Amino acid sequence: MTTYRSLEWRDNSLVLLDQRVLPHNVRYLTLTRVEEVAEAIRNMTVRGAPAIGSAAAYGMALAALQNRVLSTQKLRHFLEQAADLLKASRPTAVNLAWAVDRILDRIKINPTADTEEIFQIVLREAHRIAEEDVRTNRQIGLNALPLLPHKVTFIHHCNTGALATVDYGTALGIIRTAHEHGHEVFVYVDETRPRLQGARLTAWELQQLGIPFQIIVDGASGFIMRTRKVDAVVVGCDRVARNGDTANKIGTYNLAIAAHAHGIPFYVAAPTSTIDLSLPNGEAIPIEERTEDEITTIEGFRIAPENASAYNPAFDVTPASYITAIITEAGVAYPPYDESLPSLVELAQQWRTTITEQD
Ligand SMILES: CSC[C@H]1O[C@H](OP(=O)(O)O)[C@H](O)[C@@H]1O
Repeated sequence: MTTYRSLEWRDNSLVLLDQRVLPHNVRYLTLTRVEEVAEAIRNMTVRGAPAIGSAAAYGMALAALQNRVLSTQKLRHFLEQAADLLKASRPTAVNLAWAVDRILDRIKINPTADTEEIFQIVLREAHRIAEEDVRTNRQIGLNALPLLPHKVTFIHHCNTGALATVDYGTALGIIRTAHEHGHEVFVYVDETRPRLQGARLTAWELQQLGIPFQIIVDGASGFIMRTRKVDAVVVGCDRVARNGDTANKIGTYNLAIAAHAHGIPFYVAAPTSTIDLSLPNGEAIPIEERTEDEITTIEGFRIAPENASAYNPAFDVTPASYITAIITEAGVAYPPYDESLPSLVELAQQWRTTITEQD
């Protein structure tokens, strides 16, 4: 496993690696209240679709712990409110709601549990979500291997490694798996404006993994596809609709268009927890808009003129027609995705149920 974890449950607290100050400072925050977890997700102390899902699940455990003194009925009501607070912290990544709803479902199927039992039920489910994520990510990496040439150069966008998940990573997990299985790997790392998850986080992870890379500005990817050999683009996701339309970090759509123009495979690494079959297409995926200062300043230094306005959508939606394959832990989906994705989601659900029954 990786030498660092994005989050960890320790001594009835949630310990988060503060991703806002990486790579130059490795700082951990210890949270004891659900309100702190919601704020840590909103301000991107912890970020990445699977990581915020797991953090929210542990936030529910803190909510149960901090309110065990209430009556059972009042605790159940508080947990419903805590769920709403966590879900409202960031709208795009479906993993957040998926994880919180799993916790709520567990509570509902135990109507006679007392407050201590409710806390134990919630904590056990939060641990299960975290453990599943690591197994899921490793399997995504293995499922991708047959798609890759031995000598493989990637372009990667944002951060999708251990920092964006509980461990191992999704798209970066594919890159890591190829490296660990002897492929000759090189990565062009999109810096990923404005929060620079690529330059700060992916570069840090690749250095620790010993995988060769170069950081590029987001606008360079088309030029590099035209002038250098790129074998595949691999990205993560925050929400995949039934037809395969995929929300991911802003700039992903541009990357997909450039890859399509150059005939380069464009792969999405997608835990099935990020697939939202309730959405027929990407039109209804909520796109988070963040503050202007993320664009107009860097590390607190203003780069734009005073009073200059900025528009800061944190995600975009790539139409399924630009996506070569969606690689999940249950297998690889190809178009038409509204036929291939549901069966993989069902397969993954059966696998999770099998694990739960083994508990
Ligand atoms: C493992 S996929 C992580 C996904 O989340 C990132 O967004 P953010 O850094 O704002 O949480 C980006 O979209 C990644 O692809």
